[in-house]
Amino acid sequence: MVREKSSGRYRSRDSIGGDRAGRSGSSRDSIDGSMAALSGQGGKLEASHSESGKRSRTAITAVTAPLQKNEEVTAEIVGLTHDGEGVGRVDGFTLFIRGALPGEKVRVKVTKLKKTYGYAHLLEHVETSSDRTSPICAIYKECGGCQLQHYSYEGQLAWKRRHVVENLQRIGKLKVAGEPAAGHGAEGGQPAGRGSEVGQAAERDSADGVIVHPTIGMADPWRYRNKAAVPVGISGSGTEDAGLIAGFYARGTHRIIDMDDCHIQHSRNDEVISIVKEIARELRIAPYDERTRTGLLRHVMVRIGVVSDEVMIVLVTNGKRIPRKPEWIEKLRAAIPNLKSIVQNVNERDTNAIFGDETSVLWGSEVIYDELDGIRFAISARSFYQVNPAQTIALYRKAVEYAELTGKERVIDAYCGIGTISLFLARHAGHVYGVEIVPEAIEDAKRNAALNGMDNATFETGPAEVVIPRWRQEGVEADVIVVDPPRKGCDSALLDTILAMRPERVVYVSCNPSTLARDLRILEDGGYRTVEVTPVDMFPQTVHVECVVRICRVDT
Ligand SMILES: C[S@@+](CC[C@H](N)C(=O)[O-])C[C@H]1O[C@@H](n2cnc3c(N)ncnc32)[C@H](O)[C@@H]1O
Repeated sequence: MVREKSSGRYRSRDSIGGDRAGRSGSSRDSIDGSMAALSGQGGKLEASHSESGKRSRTAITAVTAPLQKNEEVTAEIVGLTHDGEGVGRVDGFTLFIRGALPGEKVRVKVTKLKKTYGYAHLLEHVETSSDRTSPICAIYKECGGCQLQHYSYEGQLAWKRRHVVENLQRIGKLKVAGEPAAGHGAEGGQPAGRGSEVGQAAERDSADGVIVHPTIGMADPWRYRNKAAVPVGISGSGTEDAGLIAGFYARGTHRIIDMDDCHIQHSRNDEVISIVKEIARELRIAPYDERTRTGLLRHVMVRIGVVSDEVMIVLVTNGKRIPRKPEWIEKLRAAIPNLKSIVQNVNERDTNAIFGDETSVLWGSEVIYDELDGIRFAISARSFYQVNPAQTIALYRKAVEYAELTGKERVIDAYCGIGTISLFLARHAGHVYGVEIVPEAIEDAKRNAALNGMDNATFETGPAEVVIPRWRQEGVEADVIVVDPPRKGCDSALLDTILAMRPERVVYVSCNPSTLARDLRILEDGGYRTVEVTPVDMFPQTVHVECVVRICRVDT
């Protein structure tokens, strides 16, 4: 039986410091999406965002856990956290429950209690969501790679939109068209249209505000990744059956589980990884052992050009010297059709980062080529290139649409990588200026402009927050600025520069709705209006949410 909510038990403070969006009050990289869900419970319990993404103690008052550790209770699931855990309510208290879906009622065992929330293990379903599906992957529960295979694809797309809406409302303090205000009827991430009458009533009252479109999904949301990076390790360490394995880290650990078939990987990547493993075993290449920091092969990265079918292999090694190198190269070349490039990256550090600083070509070309929407791209080992090419085209086309180009505009593409968005824009703009911090990526970008005969794009290496202010001093003006930053969002100096340069439009491509919302608040306060947002599902079966935003100067 679900416990009755006891409304007198919790008290919330009106002003939650960290809940302010803005440069100082909100988190940089990881504003915890679970808290966005948490704070949606009708004002009973409010958690705040802090720099570290941890729950702020000062923001919560007089809350006592009504549960005991190991207690078995029934929870109603009202949403999903940013990392895919169900947000459960028991007596108004919040429990995070892996594997539970919005709309479900589940029997759980409490595993961990904090003052204002806890964690529980799902025992059984009392009521099951119609969006629940059977994961197609046999190792789904063990692997940390996908988090939403148990959610119907339609449900995933609706949740991703909902996640964007909640971040815009709570962190960006933005009004969203057709959505009830934060904390009223949008409780805890329930997908729109699947919930409350309160929500429907509020919808009628809020026709203005930012338009958040439905998430653009894939017709077939599997086998989409063009890049795989697998950790290599040792099985049965210290025993007779010790051998090289490669696959994935078991969820939340650094224990490597051997795997050859991943349902979100392009099948070519799986094939190539299996061949690399087989040859490494045959040649007795020592796998890296994280505990002793011995052994050679740490990671294998494979990237394919989905249009070109070209393959690049990157061997990440603990040390420069590779035994039996010529033999290794020959065997790889013989076994892998269309292999164009074998690269070595040396990483001798005791770090979780995959790559070290030293990269060299062992055989073949330093790039592979691929094509997006008729534009050819050279891609080197260390350059960023979106992993889902079909959806990338949808994302970039939307970015071009939001830039509203007539052929005359000067456009800045900050965080431009290998110039992908830049060249999509250059087809419709007067001139595009791209800036990117990774030198190899800028080399690729220059090569790519030439490759496609585009002479209206120029590129520079450096931090966007340093280079663009300098461009401004040198007299470069922009009608449109496009930003596509990493998860931590835009540097505040860059946002200041955008506000000073006053482009007519800003197009924001984001892979993190929380930092997006924070940055949008800054742009709004500086005289810009967030007009519309389109989430694009670049990462089906996972909790990652990408979107593109049209932002206009208020006085235009
Ligand atoms: C999300 S990727 C986008 C790349 C490109 N727009 C694309 O779609 O392929 C972000 C890029 O920003 C680059 N980057 C990170 N910090 C940067 C900074 N401070 N200034 C310029 N580029 C940066 C990364 O190297 C990466 O290429």
